[in-house]
Amino acid sequence: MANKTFEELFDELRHKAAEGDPSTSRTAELVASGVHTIGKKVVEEAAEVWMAAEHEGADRTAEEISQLLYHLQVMMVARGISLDDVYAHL
Ligand SMILES: N=c1c2ncn([C@@H]3O[C@H](COP(=O)(O)OP(=O)(O)OP(=O)(O)O)[C@@H](O)[C@H]3O)c2ncn1[C@@H]1O[C@H](COP(=O)(O)O)[C@@H](O)[C@H]1O
Repeated sequence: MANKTFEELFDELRHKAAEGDPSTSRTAELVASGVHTIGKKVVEEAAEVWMAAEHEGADRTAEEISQLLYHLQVMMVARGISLDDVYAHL
């Protein structure tokens, strides 16, 4: 059972970026740090997905994928990219 959908998480992250406190919200902290820092996290998490897929089980891989998706959504929020902007390319 999902804790939240992709769309629900995105709505939450947009709210956190706009109103969250960087001292308590990871999202607000990351958005304040800028796209260079967020981009490095995206690459790091993508590598962790790759390593988990090659060397660990499905559960660990799914966990790493969730972290990659989170950081991709943070990048979208930081760049003002909506879900529809992305869906238009799927
Ligand atoms: N889904 C996530 C989520 N996934 C991953 N992460 C962050 O990504 C980190 C995982 O990356 P790492 O394994 O590299 O952990 P780390 O080494 O401690 O991270 P760094 O300090 O090196 O960046 C976690 O420690 C979190 O900081 C997330 N942070 C927040 N959320 C959700 O986002 C929403 C808003 O959260 P806040 O902005 O923190 O209120 C809430 O629903 C949260 O559950």
